[in-house]
Amino acid sequence: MDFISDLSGNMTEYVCILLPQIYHEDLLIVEKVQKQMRDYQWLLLLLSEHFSAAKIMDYYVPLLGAFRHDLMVLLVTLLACVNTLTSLIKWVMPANRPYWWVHESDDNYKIFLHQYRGSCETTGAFPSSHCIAMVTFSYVLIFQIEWRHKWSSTFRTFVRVLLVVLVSILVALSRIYLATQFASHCLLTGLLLIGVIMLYERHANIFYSLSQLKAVLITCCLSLLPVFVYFSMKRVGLDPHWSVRMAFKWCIDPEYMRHEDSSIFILGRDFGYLMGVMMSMPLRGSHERRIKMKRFPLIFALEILNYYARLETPKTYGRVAFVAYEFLRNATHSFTLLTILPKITTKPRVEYYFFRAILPHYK
Ligand SMILES: O=P(O)(O)OC[C@H]1O[C@@H](O)[C@H](O)[C@@H](O)[C@@H]1O
Repeated sequence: MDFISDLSGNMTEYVCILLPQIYHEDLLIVEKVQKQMRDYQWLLLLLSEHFSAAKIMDYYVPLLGAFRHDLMVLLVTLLACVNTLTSLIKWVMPANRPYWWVHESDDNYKIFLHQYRGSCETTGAFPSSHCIAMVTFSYVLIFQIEWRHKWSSTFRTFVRVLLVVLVSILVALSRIYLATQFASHCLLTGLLLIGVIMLYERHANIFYSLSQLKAVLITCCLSLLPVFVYFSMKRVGLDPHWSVRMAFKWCIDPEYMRHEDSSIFILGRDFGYLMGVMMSMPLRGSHERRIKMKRFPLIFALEILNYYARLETPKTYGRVAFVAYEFLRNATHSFTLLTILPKITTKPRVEYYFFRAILPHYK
């Protein structure tokens, strides 16, 4: 009992005293970044606009998959996991964005933050979806693509880490410049991502060996969590769509707000993408297949179809239809990339299956 009251006391102290202090410092950072990086505005706006989680999943990963099947498998699975985790945390955690907090806080800040078209986000702030998706994407590219260079392996690793850190700083600066993220949120997002990637690398073999039934069941159980949180929030009198309300209240022009970026929509999107991955299980050894034909035209046609399917998202038939459609579209998308496409375009390495048959531990 003592422990619980201590914990709730510490939490109250954190939320009421420490958090506003941290956010105050953070707001000063946003103001400074907006003033000092004005000359690079074009680059920072471009990064946020063209490297969102949705664009990475819908454009860049399939494009890469046209040439490297192994990288596509790794990216689709890893992005499915990190994006779903991000949407879940966003749904549970009521973290403010700088351009909301500057008005909502009781402190009368004399701070002015600029807003741009891309500032009108409708999800909670933490963790930053852009940082998670973009850093995961660049991490896989930078670490998996081989270099024919005579550098020592330690120096090569150092350069790779440096490149990932550079990308992370750029994306974080872009989010801060738009007043959508606090620096502290970006930092915590980075730490969270490091933890998730380490966990993923350690348990990737178990994950890729999951049977389809087990994997689908795990996803179904996980998807109950947001439903549980929704009803719990309602029960204690909180609004599950609080972030949309905030965006409506403080966005310079509500026309800038996008339906497809609301918390409930990205939950449908990311759980759908994850479901497609889980339906493709077990994935172990799937990247060992040899491509037997050029895949670019096929992937291009698939992505055009996906693009038009996204434009047709039903926005006027209520939330259920909207989320269900997005769930199905994304499940079909990742399932096609991981299961249907390889069936059409690759043939298994005969020698691989031969050696696996006689040597069970052959990799
Ligand atoms: O969390 P961030 O980086 O501010 O991004 C906000 C939103 O940006 C959108 O563009 C993404 O599609 C969403 O997934 C994301 O939630």
